[in-house]
Amino acid sequence: MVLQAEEGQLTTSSPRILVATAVPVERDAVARAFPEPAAELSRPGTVLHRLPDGGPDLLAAGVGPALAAASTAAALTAAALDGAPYALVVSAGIGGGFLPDAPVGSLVVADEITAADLGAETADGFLPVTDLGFGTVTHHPPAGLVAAAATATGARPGTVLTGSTVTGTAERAALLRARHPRALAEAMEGFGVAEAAAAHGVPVLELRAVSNPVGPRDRAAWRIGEALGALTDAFGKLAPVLRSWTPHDSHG
Ligand SMILES: O=C(O)c1cccc(C(=O)CC[C@H]2O[C@@H](n3cnc4c(=O)[nH]cnc43)[C@H](O)[C@@H]2O)c1
Repeated sequence: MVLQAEEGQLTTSSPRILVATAVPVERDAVARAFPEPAAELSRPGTVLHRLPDGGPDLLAAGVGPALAAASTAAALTAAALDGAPYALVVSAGIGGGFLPDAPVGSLVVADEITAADLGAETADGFLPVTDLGFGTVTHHPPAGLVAAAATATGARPGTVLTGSTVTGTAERAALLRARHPRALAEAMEGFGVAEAAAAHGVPVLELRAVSNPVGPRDRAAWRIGEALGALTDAFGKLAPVLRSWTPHDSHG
């Protein structure tokens, strides 16, 4: 809860939260966790679905880190210019899970959001962009919020990787796990959403419902309906956590 001075009175209100999914079916799965329908709201460069009664704004931000970053940044800027900035951004959706730790239908909450393919290949292997002297490859969601989200939803905390390419072979899956032993899931947007949030000084959370194992490509085997159902259930449990979360918990 946040205390706000309103016409001389102290009132309580929930922090404003933006939930960024990749595609509209993921956004709608999140929306189904809330009792009232969302209202569509156009902003420059983006379209939001606003839930009533202090619920989050929902954004289908697009597939991949670049479009997700651009859409999230547009929403963050619009909110700031409206004088009602977001206090938290949540990257959410389906994802690939590393077996055996994150099976299909399970949930993963990121305690690290890591760009898996941002860097350079060399004769001696992959160098992350930080080793080249640039930027960052990992964002850390607030630890207290990660713990609360894990407790409320049953999500397992761990690293969630972001890549521009869905892993399609056992070799690539093993290589990623060797480079990132704490990785539980892989998706395509979290790092982009986190970069946009960081540019605005806003904390980020990432929650993934596992639709498929990370490994050999078998698109027909993706359990998208099951994962979307898990996402809805998770947001039903996460909503009270988000409502009572205060930005002062950022590092707690
Ligand atoms: O076809 C559908 O009905 C459908 C419904 C919801 C989502 C999709 C997508 O294709 C979304 C792609 C989205 O999913 C994430 N994802 C899922 N599995 C993986 C994976 O193994 N590796 C990387 N990303 C994965 C990703 O974030 C994509 O944006 C289709």
